[in-house]
Parts: sequence; C-alpha cells; structure tokens
Amino acid sequence: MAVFLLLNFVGMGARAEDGYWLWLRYDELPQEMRSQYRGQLRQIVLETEETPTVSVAARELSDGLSGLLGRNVPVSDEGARGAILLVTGEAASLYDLDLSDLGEDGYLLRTLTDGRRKLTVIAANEDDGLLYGVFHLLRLVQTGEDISDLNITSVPRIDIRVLNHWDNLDRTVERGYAGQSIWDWHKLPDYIDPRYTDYARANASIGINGTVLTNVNANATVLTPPYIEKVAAVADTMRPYGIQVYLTARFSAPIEIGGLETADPADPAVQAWWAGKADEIYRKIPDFGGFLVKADSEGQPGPHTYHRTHAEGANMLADAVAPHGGVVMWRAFVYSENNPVDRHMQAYDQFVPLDGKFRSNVIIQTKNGAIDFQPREPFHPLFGAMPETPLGMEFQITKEYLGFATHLAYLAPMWSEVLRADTFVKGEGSTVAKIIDGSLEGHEISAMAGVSNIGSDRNWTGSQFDQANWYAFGRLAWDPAAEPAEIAEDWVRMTFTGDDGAVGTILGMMMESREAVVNYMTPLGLGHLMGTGHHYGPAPWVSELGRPEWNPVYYHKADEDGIGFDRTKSGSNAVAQYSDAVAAEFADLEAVPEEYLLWFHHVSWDYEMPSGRTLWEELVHRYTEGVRTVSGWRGEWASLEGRIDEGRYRQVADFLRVQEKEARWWRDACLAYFMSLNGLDLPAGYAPPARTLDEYKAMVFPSAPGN
Ligand SMILES: CO[C@H]1[C@H](O)[C@@H](O)[C@H](O)O[C@@H]1C(=O)O
Repeated sequence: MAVFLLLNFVGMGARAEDGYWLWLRYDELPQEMRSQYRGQLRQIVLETEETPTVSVAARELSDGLSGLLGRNVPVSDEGARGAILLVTGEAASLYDLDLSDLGEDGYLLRTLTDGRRKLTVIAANEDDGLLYGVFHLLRLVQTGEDISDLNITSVPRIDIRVLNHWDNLDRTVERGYAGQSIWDWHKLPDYIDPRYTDYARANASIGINGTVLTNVNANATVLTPPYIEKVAAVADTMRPYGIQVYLTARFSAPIEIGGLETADPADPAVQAWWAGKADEIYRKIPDFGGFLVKADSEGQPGPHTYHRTHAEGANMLADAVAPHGGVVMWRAFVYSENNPVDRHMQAYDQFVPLDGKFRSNVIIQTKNGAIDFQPREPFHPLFGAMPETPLGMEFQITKEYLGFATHLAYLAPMWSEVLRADTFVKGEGSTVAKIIDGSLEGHEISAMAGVSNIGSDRNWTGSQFDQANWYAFGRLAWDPAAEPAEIAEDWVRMTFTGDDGAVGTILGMMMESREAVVNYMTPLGLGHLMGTGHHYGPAPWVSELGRPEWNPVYYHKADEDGIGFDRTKSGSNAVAQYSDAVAAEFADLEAVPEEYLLWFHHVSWDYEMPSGRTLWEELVHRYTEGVRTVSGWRGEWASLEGRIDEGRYRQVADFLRVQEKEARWWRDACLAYFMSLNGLDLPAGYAPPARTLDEYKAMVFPSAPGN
C-alpha cells in the first residue's frame, strides 16, 4: 500500500495532476525542444549584489532551467560559455547596455557574443526588474521559443499592478469560488504557509507587484496591532518577490477600534488617528503600499455621513500615508445611496465634480464598466471624464457573473476590449489604456487592479482554466496592448502541453469562450439577468426586491413590445456622460455596436437587425449559438484524452458538462420568460425550452459559495 501510494505520488506527480504548480511547471521538455538550449543555458552568473530578490531570482532560474532541461543549471562564479548573466546597474556598462529607459521594473534580455562565448544577459536597473527578466527567459524556454539571438526590452506601462483579495478575516472569500482564503490569520504570524511563497512566485512571474489582502467590504480589525503583526509577516514573505502589501481601510475604523466618537475626515482627532495608524503600520512594514477604500457604497461607511465628499475622505487617508510614500486607491464603485433613475450614471455624477480635488497620491479605482462586471459592458464613462485625476482600472478576475469556477470563460478578450475602447476625449486614439497608464493626461501614477480568484483549492482558482485569467490579468497590467490570444497561447504551452495540435484546440476554445458566455447569458447588450444575491444562473423575472436596481427587470425592461434600457435622451440620457463622438454613436440606433444595442436602447421585438432577423429571432439565435459553442467544446476536449494528464483532463471534461447543462438552462429559462412577455413563438428550427417558465422560476439554485 505504502509503495503504491509513493509511486502514485511520484509517478504521476502532484505537479501534473492537480494544477498546483500553475504555469510554473518546470517539467522536462521533450528532447527536440531541449536540444536547442543545450549550448546556451549552462550556468548562471551573478554580476550584481546578492540581495534577497537576486537570490530568489537566481534560484528560480536555476530550478526552472534544471527542470526544463533535465540537467543541473547551477549558479556559478565563472562566466564560461553558455552563461546567463544577471546584471544590474554599473555592471551593465561592461556590456555596453543602455538601461536608461527601463525604469525600476523594466529589463533587457540580450544575446551577446564575446569572442567564442555566447552569453545570455538579463539586465535591469533594479532587482525587481531582474526577477521579471528571469521569468521572461523561463517563459521563452517553457514555450519552446528560439533564444539564440535575443533582443528584448520590456517595461511595464502601469506602475501599480495589484490583486484585490475580497478575503474576510474568517477566511471566507466574497465572490470567491476556490475555497477558503489563503490568508490563514489564525496561524499568522508564527506559521508562514509555504503557499505564500508560491503565490508570490506566481505573481512575480506575471509582473504583479502588489496585493491588497483584505475585502473592500472591510473589517477594521485588520488595523489592530495583532493583525498588523500578521500582515507584516505576509509582507516579509512577499518582499523578495517585489510585491507590496496593501490593506483595505474601513472608514469608520477610528470609531470601531480607535475609541473616537466620529470618523469625520475634517476632525483633527480623526486625521491624527489615521496618521498615527499609518506610522504604526510603516514601522512594521516599511514598504507598505497603502490603502484601498470602498466608501459610501452598499452600506460601507464613508465621508457622506459627515456631509464630506469622497475627495475629503480620500485626502485625509492620502495625507496619512504620504510621508511614507503610500497611495490611496479610492473606489468609484458607489451606488445605492439613493434610488437611481439609472445606476449607470451614479459614479460619474458623484466623482466628476471632484476632479482636481484629490491629493496626488490618490487613484480613483474604477470598474471597467458602469454597472458591475457583467459579461459585457461598454467602458465606464468616468474614463476620460476626470482628466486631472489618475484613474485606475478594476477588473474582476473571479467570475462572479460568468459562471463561477465551472464555466470556461477566458477573460482577457473582455478586458482588452475595454482597454482598447476609444473614449475620443482628446480625439481619436484616446483609448482607455492611455487613460489608465497616465499617458493621455500626463499622470505620475497608474494602477490596474484585479479582483482575485485565488483560494486554498489545490488548483488555486477553482478550475484549471481560471488560472489563465489570473495569468492574463498580470500580463495585461504589464502591457495593456498585449494580445489576448498570445497570452493564452503562452499560458497553454506552459500549463498544459507544447503539442501544437493540442495547443490549437485549447486556444480555440479559450478564444471563443467569453463570447459564448455573453451569448448564453446576456446577448446583444443585456446585463444583470442573474439570480439575485448569489448571481448564479438565470432569473430575469425577479421584480419584487426592495430597491429597483436589485431586480433584473430593472436592467432589461422587457415588456410586450420590446426589450432594453433606453439610455438615450428619451430615457436616462446616460449616453451624455460619454464624449460627443461616443455619445453620438451609442445614442444612434443605427450606429450603436450590436453588442451594446440593448444596453442603450429599448427596441421592439420586431426590429430588423443587420442580419435580416428580427430582434427576437436574433436573441433566440444568440442564445442558441452560446449553447452550441459549449457543446462543441466537449467534443474538442474529448479529442485531447491521453494527450494531457488524466487528472486535469477529467476535471475539465466534467466542468464542460456542467457548463453545457447550465448554458442550456440560461438559454431556456431566459427564452421562456421573454416568450411569456412577447407572446412570440420560436423561429423555425430552434428547440423550445425544455421546461415551463414556472418550473424555471421554481428551480432551487445550487447553494452558491462566495456571497
Ligand atoms: C465587494 O462587494 C462587491 C459585491 O460582492 C459584488 O456583488 C459587486 O460586484 O460589487 C461589490 C463591490 O465591488 O464592492
């Protein structure tokens, strides 16, 4: 028995079976791939001071290459043939390398020929840059790229590339579908889970340089002395990997843990309390990043209680961390203080008047769209509307609205769509990416945040494919112009296999996946039809909840005649929050991109679409297409049996079965509901819903984690 278990473990390898090692799988490459690297990657030579970061970089490179090449690639003193040199600062001049444009995090990868020696050089100004360069070289080898004549310069476009954990101190994770929080507060600071190091490695490998450990629906306890000790222990583990730790600041903390009677940002005692708290944190964590704040939204405390603005609230915290070089990421996700005509308009209405009033170390962290991480939303109208304020991007990596852990939905195409969207605020080419990287308006700081999908499941993210979303977030934060398909291909090769046929199959599925989800959940610009509260499964009929915007009917506004939210002049006029050029396009029924049609217009069921179908027929078609796409993947995935390891093959196959079942559920329940309003039949050739509307309404949702 013992022998069997041992063989089982060693033979199949935890690495291969459960996804724990993410994309950092340094399994031996196939012979034909290995041979090309043989001469060039023999040993690692440090031409830099050996700091903790340099040590972890050298160890990663040595371990990685040794695994991939199936022979020891040691750190050595001597730069013989086939050396990889890690070079910082002064030493770069020996090799005639110009590091002047690399900033703190950028790096060069170069192949140099020195007499008969061929050298691979990784050079950077700072150790963190070196670490990023090491991971890039590893990636090239993992994906079988030719490295014989390297000439790569890479500099991140965004300064603060940060994960937001919506993790509570009791280890539940809001909107988390991958098990408990990895932050084990109970055992910290004395026990440092080895996972923290693997977490740091994974993040560093994709350029992430910050992590907010706690939920934006914040608990002030994390700011008390015992917790600061715990956070410091996590920060110590992250530091060698170039990752700064941040915390969420509960606005009422001065009352809850400080013994004050108010949290009014204009009160000197409150200001002094926060300044003292910041000093206390920085004494333990000298490189603490700063605070992330959700205020005056969904019941969170904030400055409005004291008739102060978001700017006054943010500035107070900004002043507290400024002497230490910290920042405040103040979220623009505010709603539900008043019953809105259009929730879409609230953040803009509250924040645009405050443009220019924030301290220079405040970033307004804005979700990609104005509502809430739907499968598709037009870009948030705040982008471009606050030229004097740095706006950070907030994407949601965890799939709250896209099928939790089981559904395959590769999100980079969705994020990229928003980053590439043109706001036209300074004429053509004023993309969202240029606003958040600070280049359009000349800002000093820039940030991109991703709401983490990480938990304590062995595979970290709840499914194999959800790892790709974590991976892609990092790559896009580094370079918002990166191609989603290229990112995905790197990920597939590193994570699953280098077999070109299999790579093509998996990549094809990934690249179709986001659109498939849009089709079977919310096609043509629909949004928020999900079950209320947990946000799982379809519930477009819900109408009785206490506030209008809690109900799906508020978002689709379907009736006998038509469907969609009129955000033009005849409706809420939310379009007016965009620049003139964009507003004109969105407001025009003929010009609005089809994918945003029902987001901006209420359209009659018989409206003729560009395809020649009526709107109703087009909706049916899209819902059906979504299901068909997912069904197709099941066959494609089955063709990979035996070509990737059994454990991961099975899990994905099972999850695709779930996704197909649920895609049908979405299609059928939504169509049954819309038919009950419009009285129309399905066009010929389309299967009717499998059950009656009442049956869908009565369906018990599987108990949903994470809300
Ligand atoms: C953390 O709260 C979340 C809430 O769970 C979620 O349903 C919604 O997406 O957004 C909120 C927010 O972004 O603050």
